[in-house]
Amino acid sequence: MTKILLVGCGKMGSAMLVGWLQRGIRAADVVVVDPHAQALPAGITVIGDADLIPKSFAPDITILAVKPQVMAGVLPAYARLAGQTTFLSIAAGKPVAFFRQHLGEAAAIIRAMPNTPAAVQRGITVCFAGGGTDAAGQALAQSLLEAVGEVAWIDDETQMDAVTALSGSGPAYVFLLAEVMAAAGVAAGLPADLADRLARATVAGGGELLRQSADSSAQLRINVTSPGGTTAAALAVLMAESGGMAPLMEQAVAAATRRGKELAG
Ligand SMILES: NC(=O)C1=CN([C@@H]2O[C@H](COP(=O)(O)OP(=O)(O)OC[C@H]3O[C@@H](n4cnc5c(N)ncnc54)[C@H](O)[C@@H]3O)[C@@H](O)[C@H]2O)C=CC1
Ligand SMILES: O=C(O)[C@@H]1CCC=N1
Repeated sequence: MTKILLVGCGKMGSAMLVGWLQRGIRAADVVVVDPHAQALPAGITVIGDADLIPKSFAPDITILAVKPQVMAGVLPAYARLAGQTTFLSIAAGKPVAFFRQHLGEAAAIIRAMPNTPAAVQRGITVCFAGGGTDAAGQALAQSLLEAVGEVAWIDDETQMDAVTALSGSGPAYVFLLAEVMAAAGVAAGLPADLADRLARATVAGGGELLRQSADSSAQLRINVTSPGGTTAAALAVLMAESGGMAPLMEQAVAAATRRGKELAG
């Protein structure tokens, strides 16, 4: 069985871990390194430090899931694994060259960007295979990430900051949409609990329809919009040439892309 070393088990690491366990990966095949891990699923070995990795545990894949800002301090303790494991970083911003610098030129490194719906097997992860990886390491990453959602590979690493801005951060935009829809429902006169329920079910239901339908997102929007009806009145606001959702989203994604570039060093 594939042995997984998960370094950092916060929000994203634990989302993937929960997804793997739900898909039948055995807790005994996972070791978590995290000095502050909280509420881990039963049966998972958790240690606070790389020095405590059991000698008998040889990870096929080592997931680097700590914050980009602390990555440089964390990596040296794992350099000894280079040549024996495939490293898979999920850190925003950090390029493959950064990992080579800290883990050695021989290290096999895949840079990936998942998202938190991985916890319910509805994630999407984009991967870039850096030098040093082989087909077996890439297949291993593919199978592990596929267990928690879709996987796409890119061969141009410079796209990764835009990927991060779109799908890595994207769930937050969707959750914000649910928040502001609920608040707008309250402002329109609904009780808060009903507004929250309607917003949540509508975002989730719309998402599921988008996932299952062969229609484009634009066509699904058109299907809701009766000429001269209520949706058209709302969309005249949301799709206004200035101040509508499109320019605002473009600014948001551009800001996240810029932040990714800043985190590179
Ligand atoms: N949260 C998200 O939606 C996504 C996060 N990411 C990336 O995942 C990484 C982790 O992000 P989050 O899970 O959100 O952060 P987080 O702060 O929730 O988790 C980071 C974890 O790393 C642990 N940690 C700190 N120092 C450590 C060390 N020396 N050894 C082992 N563990 C250590 C912390 O205790 C914490 O549990 C980041 O690089 C981020 O860019 C990528 C995609 C989505
Ligand atoms: O906010 C962040 O920096 C991380 C990367 C993508 C989602 N969360």
